[in-house]
This record gives sequence, C-alpha cells and structure tokens, in this order.
Amino acid sequence: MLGDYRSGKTAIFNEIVGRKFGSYTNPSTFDYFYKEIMVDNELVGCNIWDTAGHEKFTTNLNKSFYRDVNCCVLCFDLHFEDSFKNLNKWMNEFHSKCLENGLENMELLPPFVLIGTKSDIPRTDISISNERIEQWCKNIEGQGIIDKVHYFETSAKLSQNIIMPFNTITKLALNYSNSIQKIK
Ligand SMILES: Nc1nc2c(ncn2[C@@H]2O[C@H](COP(=O)(O)OP(=O)(O)OP(=O)(O)O)[C@@H](O)[C@H]2O)c(=O)[nH]1
Repeated sequence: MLGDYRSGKTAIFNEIVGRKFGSYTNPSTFDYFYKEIMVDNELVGCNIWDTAGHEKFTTNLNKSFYRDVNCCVLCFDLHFEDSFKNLNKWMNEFHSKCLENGLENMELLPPFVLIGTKSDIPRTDISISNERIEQWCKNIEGQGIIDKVHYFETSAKLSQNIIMPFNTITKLALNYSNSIQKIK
C-alpha cells in the first residue's frame, strides 16, 4: 500500500486485517499482515504490506522491498490536494523500483488499484472532483501503463467499500502472479 503521509493507508490496512479504526499506531517504515481472501470460491493467501507515507521513511524502502510484489494499492485522500498530486510520484517510485528489480519492460509491471479514501467526509470545494480523478485514470490508460484503472472510494471509518477493492486487488495479483510465473 503506497500513498502520501496521512492519506489513510493504515486505516484501510487495519480494516482489512481486523483491527479497530483509530486503535493503532502507524508503521515507522512498513507493517505486514497475512490474510486469506476468498475470490471466486478460492481462498487466496495474501501478504499485505502497509508503508509509511512520509518521505523520510519511504526513502528507506529500497528496491528489495518491491521484489515479487503482485499488486500495488495506491491511496490518496479525497480531500487533500497534495496526496492526489503525488499519485504520479508514487506510481513512478513503484514502477522504477520494479524495473530495477529486473523486470524487463513496462508491459511486465505489476497492476495497481487506485483508492480515494475518507469518503465519509462530505465533499467540499477543496475535495478532488470526480472529473479530475477520471482524467487521471484516462491519462494513465492512455500511456498504456495499464488497460483499465480500477478505482474505488472507501471509508475505513465507516467500514464502507473495503472488501470490494481487496477482492479486485487479490484477483489482479493472482492473475499477475500466474502470468509472471509462466514467463519465468
Ligand atoms: N474521516 C475519516 N478519517 C480517516 C479515514 N481513514 C483515515 N482517517 C484519518 O486520517 C488520518 C490518517 O490516517 P492513516 O490511516 O494513519 O494514514 P496513513 O496513510 O497510514 O499515514 P502514514 O502512515 O503517516 O503514511 C488519521 O487521523 C485517521 O484517523 C476515513 O475513512 N475517514
């Protein structure tokens, strides 16, 4: 899970691993949990890594952290401009570290899912509009990095729309893992 400082990654991570909202400390570099997720009648074991969004910690994440990653969960705060603007920075970071790990070309990069967080907070003028989010997704799709950006809005606070993105993440990760194994 990648995204800016305080974009809501840990709150989602805690929801998915069954910890109570607000009853946690944030990881200083990263936190890890193993969780079995049911998709299409198949139980899939997932290793989920939450990261600290503050730059002073993420610069510690070297390329080996990204080795064998099968899907990235890219998070931004729906009400905080910087976290949206920095999505490209996070995606570049993710892709460049994967390429450094020996993936030969962009077509072999792992998939990602985009999550807009804190959907329980009413949208205001400073919130990120649906148009801008759609435009961002179209730009990425236009670059041929990914066929379709899977986008979700969640509220960890209200436990809303947490399972659905993780089903998609698990499916994408499983497909990617299977196809990369074949190539290898
Ligand atoms: N209203 C609301 N607040 C949220 C939600 N998710 C997180 N928050 C709050 O947003 C703040 C940051 O959330 P975190 O989950 O710690 O964010 P993070 O991205 O893990 O932050 P770093 O670990 O510092 O990178 C905390 O005060 C949370 O309580 C949500 O769904 N709704």
